[in-house]
Amino acid sequence: MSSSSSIPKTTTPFTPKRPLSVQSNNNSLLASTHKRYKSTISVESKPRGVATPKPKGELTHLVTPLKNETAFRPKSRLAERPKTPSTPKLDEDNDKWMERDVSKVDVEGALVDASCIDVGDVSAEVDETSLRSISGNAEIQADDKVLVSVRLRPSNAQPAWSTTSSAIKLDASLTRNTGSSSNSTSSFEFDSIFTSQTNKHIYTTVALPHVHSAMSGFNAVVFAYGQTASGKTHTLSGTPEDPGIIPRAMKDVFAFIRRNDEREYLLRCSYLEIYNENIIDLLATPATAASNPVQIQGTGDKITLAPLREEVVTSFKGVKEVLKRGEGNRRTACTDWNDRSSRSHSVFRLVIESRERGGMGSTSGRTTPGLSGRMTPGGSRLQAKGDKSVQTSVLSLIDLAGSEKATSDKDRTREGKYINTSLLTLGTVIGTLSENAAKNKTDHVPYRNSKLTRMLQPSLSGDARISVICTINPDGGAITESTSTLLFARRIKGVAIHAKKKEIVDTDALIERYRKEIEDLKTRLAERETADAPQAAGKRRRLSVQEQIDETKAMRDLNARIQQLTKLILTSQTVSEETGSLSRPSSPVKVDFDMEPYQLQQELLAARYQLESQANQILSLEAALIGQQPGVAESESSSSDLFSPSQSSSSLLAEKDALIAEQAKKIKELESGSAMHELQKQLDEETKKREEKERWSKELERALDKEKKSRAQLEEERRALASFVSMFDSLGLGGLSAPSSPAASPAPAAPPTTSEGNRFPKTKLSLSIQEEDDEAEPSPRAKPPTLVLPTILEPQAVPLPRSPTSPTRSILDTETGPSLLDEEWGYVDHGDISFEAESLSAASKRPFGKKPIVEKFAAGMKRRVLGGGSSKENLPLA
Ligand SMILES: Nc1ncnc2c1ncn2[C@@H]1O[C@H](COP(=O)(O)OP(=O)(O)OP(=O)(O)O)[C@@H](O)[C@H]1O
Repeated sequence: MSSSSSIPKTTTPFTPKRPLSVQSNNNSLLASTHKRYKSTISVESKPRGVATPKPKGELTHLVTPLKNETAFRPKSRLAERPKTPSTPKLDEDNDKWMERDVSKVDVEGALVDASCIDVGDVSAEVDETSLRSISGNAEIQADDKVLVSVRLRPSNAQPAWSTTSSAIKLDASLTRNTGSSSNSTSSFEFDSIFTSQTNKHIYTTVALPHVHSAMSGFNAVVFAYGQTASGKTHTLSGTPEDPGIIPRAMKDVFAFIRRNDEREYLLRCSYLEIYNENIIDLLATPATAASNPVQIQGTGDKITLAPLREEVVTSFKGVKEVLKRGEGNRRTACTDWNDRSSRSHSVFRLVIESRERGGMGSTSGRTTPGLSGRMTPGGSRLQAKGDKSVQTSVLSLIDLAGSEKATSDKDRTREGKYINTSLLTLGTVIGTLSENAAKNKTDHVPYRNSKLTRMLQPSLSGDARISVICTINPDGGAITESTSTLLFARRIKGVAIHAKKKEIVDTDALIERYRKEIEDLKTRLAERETADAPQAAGKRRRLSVQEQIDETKAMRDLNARIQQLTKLILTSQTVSEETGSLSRPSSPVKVDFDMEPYQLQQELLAARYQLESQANQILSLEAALIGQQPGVAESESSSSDLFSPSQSSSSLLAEKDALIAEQAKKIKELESGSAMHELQKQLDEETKKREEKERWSKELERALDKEKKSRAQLEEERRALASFVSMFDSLGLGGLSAPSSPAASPAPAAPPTTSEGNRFPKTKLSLSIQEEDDEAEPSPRAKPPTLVLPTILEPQAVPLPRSPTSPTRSILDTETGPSLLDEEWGYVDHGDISFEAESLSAASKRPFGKKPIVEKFAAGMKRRVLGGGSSKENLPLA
């Protein structure tokens, strides 16, 4: 049987009814709806007034009849309900559509609640009975397995499949022909099988529970899978006469809000398609969408799509506009099988954030930052307010492109290749997931092999409640494709899901909750204690041992819970101070070794105190037990619910041992934590001290080395000078009778040697002589005296202080103190040690009292070198 027999098909594949190219109807659609947009173009949302409180008891049932609902609605509130702020605006001057920055919406002004839902916004068709059962059951619906249904498209031909409400089977006559002889490929069971049912029926059965789950805080996904032209788009979008899942779900969202007047909601829509492995934002203008393809960001389950418009909607009318705009931008084309075949996977997402109404702000004195909305990739987010937490969930409604055979058109073939590849990957991913779930394996799941699976990763990996509608063409010519679809449906049935509610609790709200609980526990504890106190002994005697044990246990539990909550408050406050933003409840920590020693000590004290009080309790219980034993024994025969003495005694001892063991363990943990901190602290201090000492000893070593060097240097100086002076003496210059002219001066025949006969290194020093108290300017023509001298005084590397009177002079100093020369003569320059005859001759002519510095130097030197004594004794010139 030909697949074309039941589907309207183009007479010539190459002459489609509509242009063959991919259609993008955005502009025409927007232009046609321009007039309507103009009426809603005022996008600034008015600050909402305080919602008119409803008389209590008016909504006695969660599900109320939809007719005559206007009675519930405060008219004034409806009149000022927030407008959908996302409508694009037509700039009439340029005739261009202007995009609104939807990320800057005033969140608080765009919230919707029961009082602002128009009657036209709510579904009037949903079956009341099913609604009632679902509304009460949203928490437990479909939370384990994927809900899988099969829908058979109507056909004029004899169907190849026979069906019941939950089973589908290939006709026996066709089983042999197609080779599907195995029962596993010809007979299937699912949650529901639909044949001729309307979209309304299908919505109520397969999507309504998931819409309600999403409204209750769970992520939910509904998608249609099947070969091309099998009815996926018909199921998801439907027709004006029989709307599909998407419009019905959106209507129902508003119906849900209307039925739940306790909460207020922020609704944000996005609409995208995956076309040829590119993600296109269907709500952006085509130019923006083309230049800015949506990227999948993040890893694993935590992915975001950016840049993606998330438009705030406040009414069903707003949703319809968003849907129309998105659908206008979808790529559809005429193919061999479908006049309007979807050439892409399309995803309509609704982000639902809700909060209890009437948040009074934080009671702990701190304010939550940015109550008007936090900026996120998608736009502004609803913030927890006071003690009102925010529930966030996403409802995704997905119309997959259909698998298809190669077509006669080149472009369609290319698109088909992408479509088939991504569907194949989806199949592989689903297969691996179901196998992992069945065999408790953790095999790698190839999410990254296609954009579709990557985008669905968080949902497929178990984070969402999933409903799949597999559509098939029941004709005999499509048995292979239908079997393939049914096998996919069977595989996805095996995927395990474990969706959880997403609740964002404001830290202040959390602390407030804990505080309230502590107060409550303390009151209960006090009540118990006061009830015990007046006639403690008497009353205790009246209580059975078991009752006393229970009482002790209850009080201990109360105490423990108070301590735990106190700790949680501390943790929450720390987290809040560190992050300055929203946080989730932290799990209680038994012993936190990262605590400060002080905190640990406090904990330790508290534990000891608790141990002591429990030991006292145990003692008093024991005493009571001993006192009661005869009575107990007496009543044993008459009262079967009382313990025997041996029983109660042993259980008491066991209880006591358990208590002691528990507390001892805690103390040990605390002590080891505290001791660890103390030890660590001591170790740090010791390390510091040791490092300082090492540094100091190194410095000392260095100083010692220097000292040694300078001593050696001095020793050498001394020797050099001694030999120099003796050389002087041997040359007959001891009397310093100066030659009359430079020419007459004796040329130094050989460099002086040390006493050991070593030669001094040849160093020529050119030195200027300056006199002490010299008033006369030296003759400009006077030749600077020079002398070939052994290097007896090396200039020091260390910069030396300058003479205050003569900045050219430096101190010939060793590092360890004034040099031999300085000690005697004060500041002496290199020039001060010139023994040039000329200078000496001139010096001898100086008037008395102006002793040349050379003479002084020579005398001092001699005196020092030759071993002390008065200068007068040793140096005749002096
Ligand atoms: N249950 C149904 N009742 C009436 N008409 C149907 C039904 N299912 C499908 N059709 C019709 O069959 C045609 C193809 O359906 P539809 O476009 O929904 O298929 P599809 O699976 O989305 O195809 P594709 O993957 O090519 O986009 C449409 O004209 C649609 O109206």
